[in-house]
This record gives sequence, C-alpha cells and structure tokens, in this order.
Amino acid sequence: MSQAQAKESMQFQTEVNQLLQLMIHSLYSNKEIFLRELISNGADACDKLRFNAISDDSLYEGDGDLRVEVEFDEEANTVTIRDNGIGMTRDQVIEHIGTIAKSGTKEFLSKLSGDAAKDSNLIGQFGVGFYSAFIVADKVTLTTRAAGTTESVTWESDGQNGFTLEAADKASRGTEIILHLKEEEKEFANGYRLRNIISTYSDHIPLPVKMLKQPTPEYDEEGNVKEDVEPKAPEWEVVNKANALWTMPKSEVSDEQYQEFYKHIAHDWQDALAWSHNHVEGNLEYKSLLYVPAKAQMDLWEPEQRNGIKLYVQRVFIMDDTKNLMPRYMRFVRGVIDSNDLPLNVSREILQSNKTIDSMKKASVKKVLGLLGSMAKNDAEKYQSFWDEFGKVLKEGPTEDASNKEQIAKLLRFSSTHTDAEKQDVTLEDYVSRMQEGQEKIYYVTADTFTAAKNSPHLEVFRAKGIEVLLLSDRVDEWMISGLTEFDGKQLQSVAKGELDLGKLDSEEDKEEQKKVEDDAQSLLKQLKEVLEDKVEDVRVSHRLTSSPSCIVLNEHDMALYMQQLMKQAGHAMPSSKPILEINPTHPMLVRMESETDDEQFKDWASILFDQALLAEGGQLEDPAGFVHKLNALMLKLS
Ligand SMILES: Nc1ncnc2c1ncn2[C@@H]1O[C@H](COP(=O)(O)OP(=O)(O)OP(=O)(O)O)[C@@H](O)[C@H]1O
Repeated sequence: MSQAQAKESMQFQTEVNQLLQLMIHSLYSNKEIFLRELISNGADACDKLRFNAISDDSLYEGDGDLRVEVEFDEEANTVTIRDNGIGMTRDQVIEHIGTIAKSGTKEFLSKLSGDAAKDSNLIGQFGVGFYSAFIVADKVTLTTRAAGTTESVTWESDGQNGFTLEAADKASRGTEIILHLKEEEKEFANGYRLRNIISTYSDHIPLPVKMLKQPTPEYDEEGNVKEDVEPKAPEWEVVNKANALWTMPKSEVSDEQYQEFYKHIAHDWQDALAWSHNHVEGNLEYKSLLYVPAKAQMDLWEPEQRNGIKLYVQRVFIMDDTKNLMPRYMRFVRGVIDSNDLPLNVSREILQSNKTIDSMKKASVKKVLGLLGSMAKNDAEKYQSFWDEFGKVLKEGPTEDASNKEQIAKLLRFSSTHTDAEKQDVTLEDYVSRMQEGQEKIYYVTADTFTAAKNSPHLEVFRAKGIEVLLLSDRVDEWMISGLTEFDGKQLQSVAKGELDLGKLDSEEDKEEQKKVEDDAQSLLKQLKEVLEDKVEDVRVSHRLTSSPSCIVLNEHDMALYMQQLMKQAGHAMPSSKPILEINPTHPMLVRMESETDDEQFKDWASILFDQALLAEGGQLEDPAGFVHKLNALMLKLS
C-alpha cells in the first residue's frame, strides 16, 4: 500500500490546542464567522485556479463555472462547504491545514498571558481562517483534490487529538469541508440561518455562493399540498449578490458592507479603521479599495509578509502582492486594485517594472497618505490608535519615499521634553509652533530606551533654557532621521552630535561665560587629551552640560552608539571613528581632578570620566571589569 493510500494519524504542531481553545473562547459570541472564513478560503481557491488557468486552460477540466456551494443536513447535523477551486495536494494539506506554522505564530503564542480576556484581544492579530470551523464543529472532514491531479485525500480532525489523512476518491477538483456540528450548534444546520449569514458576510465577494433551492410544496386547485408528486432534481441557486464590492458606486455601499468585505479580504475578524474607495478614469482606468486595519498583523515585522493588496485585472484575480503595489512602509494596508489596462496574463516579472503598476502604486500611496491625513485632522483619537499600532512602520517612510517626505513628516508623532511622557503624540507642527524666539533648528535625541533618552545628559542645557527636544527611542528612529533632515525649512539636529551651536538662543552673557570657562580649562583639557589619546578624537568644554561631569559627542554623521552596538551584534562591520569627550569644568568632579597631583590617580579619574559618559550614551565598555575596579578603588579612597 502506498503512503498516499494508508490512513495515517498525525499530530498537530505544538500549541495548536492552545490556539484552538483561545480561538473558540474569543470568538464564541461571534461564532457564525466560521462560514465567512470557509467561504473566503473557497473563494481564494477559485481565484487561484482562475489565475493559473489563464496559462493552462485544461485546469478547468471542462468546469469553468467557479463557485462555492453550501449544503446542510439537519438530521446528520452537518454543514458542508464545497468549492471547485484549486484544491490541495496531500503535501499541501499537511502544510496548510495540519499545522499552525504560520510566520509569527510562535511569537504570538509567547505573548499570551493566560488571562482569557486579554488574550482574546490578541487573537485579533492572528487570522482565524480554517480553524474557526472548530468553533461550531467537534469534527471536521476535509476532502480535496488539486486541479490537474488525480489523487485526492481526506483530512479529518476533532481539533484536539491531531488529525488523520486517508486517500479519497473525489471525482472533481476542489475542496469539500464537512462540519459535524456540536450538539449545541444545531441551529446552523438550517437553510434560513445559513442564507442569512451568507448575505451578511459574503454578499459582495466576487464569486457566487450557491445553495440548494428550498423545496416548495405544490398545491392542488383547492389549495391543499399535493402528495405523491414526483420529487424534482434539486436545483442550485445563487444566494449572495457576488457583485465585487469595489466595482459598486461608493454611494451604494454602506459602512457595514465595507467592513464585511474588509474581513473577507484581510482574513481579519475586527473592523478596519478606515478605507479609501476610488474609481479612477482617464489615462489609466482602475478601481481601488484600500483599507487601514485597526490592529497590526502578526507578520508585520517579518521579512516576508503574507497578503497585502489583491491585484485584479478586469475583475479576474491575478495575485496577492506584497511588494509592487504598496511600498514597504505601507505594508499594513490591505485591499484590492482592479486594473482595466493590464493584460490578463500579467506575470510577477512584469509587475516589477511596469508603468501602469507604478502609476497605480503612486496614486494609491497618495490616497493612503490622504486618508491618514484627514484621520489625523478630524479624529485625533482614532489617528493615535493608528499611530500606536503602525507608527514604527510609517517611520520608515521619509527614508524610503523621498517624494512624499513632507506629507509623511506631518503624520509622524513623537515623545518630547514638552511633556516628558512616553506616549508619542507630538507633531512636528506642534514642535515648530512652540519653538523659541531665535530657535532655528528642531532638536532631537536618540537612545535605546525612552528612559535613556529622557535622562540623556545632552538634554541638560536644553532643559535649563526651556528648549523642547524630541525624544526618539524606537529602533527605526535613526533610520527615519537619516531621511528626514528638515521640516518646514528647519533643520533637524541631534543634540548629541557635532558641535553644539545654539545660535541666537545663547545670549552675549552666556557666550562670554563660556569663553571664560574654556580659557580656564585649557590645562585640564590638555592633560585629559594626553591621557585619553587612544580613545577620543578630542576633549573639549561642553556647553550642553549643567549637572553631569562629561558626555560623549559623536560626529555629525555617526550612528548613535547603541545603534553601532546593534549593528555589530548583527554582524555588520562598523567603521571605528573615535568620539569626542566633552567635559563640564565647573562640575565638582572636574574641579577635584584639576587639583590632582598624582599622575596615576589622574589617569584613573580620566578613564572613569570617559567610561561613564560612554555608558550614559548606551555604549559598551571595552573593559567593564577595569571600570568597576577603578571605581571601587576611588570609592574606598573617599570613604
Ligand atoms: N478551500 C481551500 N482550497 C484550497 N486551499 C485552501 C482552502 N482552505 C484553505 N486552504 C489553504 O490553507 C491555507 C490556510 O488557510 P487558513 O484559512 O488557515 O489561513 P489563510 O486563509 O491563509 O489566512 P488567515 O489565517 O489569515 O485566515 C490557505 O492559505 C490555503 O493555502
């Protein structure tokens, strides 16, 4: 007996039970969505077949009438969902249905707290998909045959103890799923209920969903039900509108319909935050329906993301595209673009360098930016919830998409010393409106954590003068800043890089005072330079510090120290440029050092001064043990 014929039991991948239990619990009050999920899968399978058949007509096997069928059996307490789409091979069944090894699953499960209420919120990130069948069924039997093959297979599971696989004898291609309903879910084995769910959730998907016509009794002349009538062959009828929602005029689509369609294409079970629906005519003709989800998808940070924009050509599904129709910094967008200009046989290669695609992409990016802009303007709270989910992704924008930099910059939100709160809700426009008389630049500091940014010694003079500084502590921030060098004609300036020139913000008195401190510190500077020659490029008097003894200053174009560290850990070779040490000669530690006559002792002081500045900057010490040793010796001396 070949492997394909034997009945075989297999285990689910780890944690599948946990996930199923969580899903059943989370979606219990919304359980009828199982039907939408399974119909959506069937519709996707038909889309894939239609696309593959463009180059290989034989895949249709004489049946090009693509559809999803829903049947029920009240007595057996079952609901069946059947499609004549692409189907699955045995290996595909194992890969897609028998496992939960979707990218990001592990991370998702690791976030679970065990608190059912909290975890229910999290499941929103995890597309529910096929497994939602187990919300209502205690056994699921799936039989499938891949288009273009002859072997079919039956998968069966109770959602608890793994699954079995067995060779089947399916005459036609596609997938049939029988849900053996739980006793308490009997209500779903009912034609009226099923039709109702289909028209709520699947009315506007671009594929007919069919059910058998309800038998209507025949009456005699007296109005009595005729008995002994020859039973008619059951007839199928389309029970949804199947009118591809994006092709409908906006005025005819309700918010509920937009939301249901979103759930269908995004495989999300929560409402979208906003959408933009466009019918474009002119040089190019296309329709687009673009959604901003409410919650970050699980794989938002994976290099290879699933789904994205569905590309259609004249209502024929071509492919799910994650790269060509939206830039990476908009990878959270879900939707449909349906072109009238592209050829039906458009290939992945063509997509990568095609003028029509480029123009549609450009216009779609503008649409999403416009959508976000008006959300920010009209509903700050909603925009804030968007920012909290997707802000870090949008921050990739200024560097990735220079042509829309200004518009993206207006959408950015920051923490700042204005409130010192971690919440990112300060706009660059807010900042500019609060700039001081004579202030020419927008100041920021970057650090590994929010606390490190907030407590950075570089902020001391800014705090003393009441000048606002943006506090940047997301990993992406250094990258964002490399693309965002100015806003509203004002340069963005790191407070930790380069020579600090506060320009008009320093009074003549300040400048005179600084000059005096500098003159007085000349010999101390000279001594320090000699001792620290190997470690620093220069030692100079700081105008940034008011209460710390020293700080590290980087060259204008150097990456922040904590970023350099990260890059090194990731295996990148980093050029080793030496930093500058700035000192505060009025600090008691420096005053004490100046009077030190023991050379060895002075060296230790200098070394500690440098090392602690490095630590405050998120850098790593070359010789941490040496630092501790010197510090201890010093403390003992002082005791
Ligand atoms: N009716 C079907 N015909 C063919 N393949 C199917 C069918 N149903 C599911 N699949 C395959 O199984 C995979 C997993 O389905 P599942 O519903 O769990 O997730 P999904 O639809 O890909 O996305 P999500 O998890 O976001 O819902 C699908 O991507 C598809 O490859």
